Amino acid sequence: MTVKAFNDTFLRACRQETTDHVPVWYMRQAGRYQPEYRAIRAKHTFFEMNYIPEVCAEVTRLPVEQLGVDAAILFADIMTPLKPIGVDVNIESGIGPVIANPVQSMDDVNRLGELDPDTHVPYIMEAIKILRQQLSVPLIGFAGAPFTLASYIIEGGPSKHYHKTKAFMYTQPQAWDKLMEKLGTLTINYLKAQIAAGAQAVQIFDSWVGALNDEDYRNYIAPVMTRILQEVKPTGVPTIYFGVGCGHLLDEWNKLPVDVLGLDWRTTITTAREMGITKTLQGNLDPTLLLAPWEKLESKAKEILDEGTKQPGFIFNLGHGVFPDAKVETLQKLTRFIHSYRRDA
Ligand SMILES: Cc1c2[nH]c(c1CCC(=O)O)Cc1[nH]c(c(CCC(=O)O)c1C)Cc1[nH]c(c(CCC(=O)O)c1C)Cc1[nH]c(c(C)c1CCC(=O)O)C2
Repeated sequence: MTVKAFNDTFLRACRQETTDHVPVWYMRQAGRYQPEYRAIRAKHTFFEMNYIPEVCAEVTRLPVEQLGVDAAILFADIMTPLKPIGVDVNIESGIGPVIANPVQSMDDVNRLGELDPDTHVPYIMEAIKILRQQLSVPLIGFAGAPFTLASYIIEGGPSKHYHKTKAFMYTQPQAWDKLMEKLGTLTINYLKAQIAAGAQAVQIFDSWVGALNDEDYRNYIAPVMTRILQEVKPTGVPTIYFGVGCGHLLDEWNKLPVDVLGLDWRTTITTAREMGITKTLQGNLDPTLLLAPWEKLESKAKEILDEGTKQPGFIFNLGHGVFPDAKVETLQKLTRFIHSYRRDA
């Protein structure tokens, strides 16, 4: 077996160093759009795929080998570390996480346990160690952010307006603070354990925090996010923070001790730069464009590349996860296009 040279382009971009091509990976790059994924998933529940480290590693590697992307992201879910602390969660196909015992009161918050990653999720650490032996691209570990995790455990599942979550935040502020403190500690312990096991970057998914305005973000969320990021910083591993529809929060995000901000398609890279964001940016192709004619997809991808490469520190990604009806061939072609892109002088 020949050993491939390690491709550190993604890590260089996180650190705002120059790169010889634009690095790319895709959120939800392992998933149902892949026939191989569907075949494995047919034999296991979602969490079984997590519990068996060899399966978890195989599914993580699949898009790296199939698409040729510049980073792998650990195959797990943001809900994975919540199961062992007493959240009765299942991943239902086509729906997402569904929780049988939603949190409604301070008593419910007090009942949530503490995560001890090495005893509660040893299979995740094992999968990371296996992957580090096998991969020739960096491995991204990840966690859900406290607001986004809270939105699932309070609503009991996916939600449109997060009104139970926000009502909890406004009407039970002490219970909310306690919940943020507990989920913050869980996120810190979980990320540090993934880094100790070998994760080379970490992404914190705050997918649904865009439901808050900037004032509420500042008061209710910025303190716990700052605490998490400050705790992870001494590891030296790059941190990425991502949310959907968060353009109005970018000023707040820019103050966080984070290395990379992940944007969706509603905010252009140019707008973010004009707002004074100097951190590395990651994004931001609308995943729906994967279903559009190639010419349309290509011209939008080129526009994003032109904007992103005006300064070092850009990682190509989608603005949200790959949908199950995307085609493997489209993602392969897009990846080749991004890798062959060279900025006009
Ligand atoms: C909000 C959120 C969740 N999970 C995640 C987020 C944050 C990112 C985002 O906003 O999309 C994060 C996540 N979920 C999954 C990954 C794996 C790594 C990767 O990106 O390839 C990651 C990083 C696998 C998964 N997580 C899930 C799947 C599909 C599960 C299946 O096979 O049935 C996968 C591959 C399930 C899940 N889990 C969740 C949702 C909304 C869904 C999708 C519902 C659906 O489309 O069926 C919660």
